[in-house]
Amino acid sequence: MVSNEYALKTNDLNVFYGEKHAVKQLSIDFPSHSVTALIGPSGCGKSTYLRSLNRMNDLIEGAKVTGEIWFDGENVNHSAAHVRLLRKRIGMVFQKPNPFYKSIYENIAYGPRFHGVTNRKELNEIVESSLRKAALWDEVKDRLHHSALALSGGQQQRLCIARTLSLNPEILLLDEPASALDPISTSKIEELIQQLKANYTIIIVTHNMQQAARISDQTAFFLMGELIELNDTNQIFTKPTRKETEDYITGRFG
Ligand SMILES: Nc1ncnc2c1ncn2[C@@H]1O[C@H](COP(=O)(O)OP(=O)(O)OP(=O)(O)O)[C@@H](O)[C@H]1O
Repeated sequence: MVSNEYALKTNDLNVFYGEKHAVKQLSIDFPSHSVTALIGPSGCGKSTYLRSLNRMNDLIEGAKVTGEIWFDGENVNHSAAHVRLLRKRIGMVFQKPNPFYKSIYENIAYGPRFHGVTNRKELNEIVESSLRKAALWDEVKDRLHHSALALSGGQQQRLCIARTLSLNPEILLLDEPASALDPISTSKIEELIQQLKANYTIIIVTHNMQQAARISDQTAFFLMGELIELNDTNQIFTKPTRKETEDYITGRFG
């Protein structure tokens, strides 16, 4: 059973795609209000593991997830779990900004409306507060009813973060959220993650070692579906205990 200091925890989590064993016996605790970076070479299972945390792998045909995912006192990896509610409480942002073909306002209002908020004033408040939390309000407040697709890539990604925040999640899963962005937009996303940590627990997949070192509290190094090392980020980047970790972070392989 997950202790209160952990927002989320997996025990012996496995993911299979048909015969392929993509994630192997992963046990990780995610402390509340912390940022955890998942790092490792391409194909080592980072995204697969991340997607299993809010049951997104259910949407992939042939994927099977075994083991435990503890969230709010419950193992949510079973068929009777309320998956729609789970995905509201554990939100996800993808690598490529994917705003809806709608206005900025509608991108944010869509989710809350879907979950039953119909009052216009309440929706207006949610739109404003979500955009503020995603550090986008000042840039878009005068064009809320313009198309979201007219925003820059970096703004679109913050809009996608705002869209996730509009559902009031507890955990944010970020799959390489800045890898498609220029350095200025990337640093805005990094600043934002640092701010959001006060209110959310954040798990981020990144290929950028400097980014992992800058923004995360703990880092998990994956290799071929296994967890090789999990430790304080500082420790991982200054004194890793496993040779494989050191080789990876110093660029000797991967
Ligand atoms: N939908 C799928 N069907 C079958 N195999 C898959 C599927 N998605 C991923 N895989 C395989 O599972 C393994 C882990 O992939 P995953 O995308 O999780 O790795 P990753 O560490 O996130 O890689 P990257 O850093 O390149 O995004 C890989 O061998 C990949 O080919």
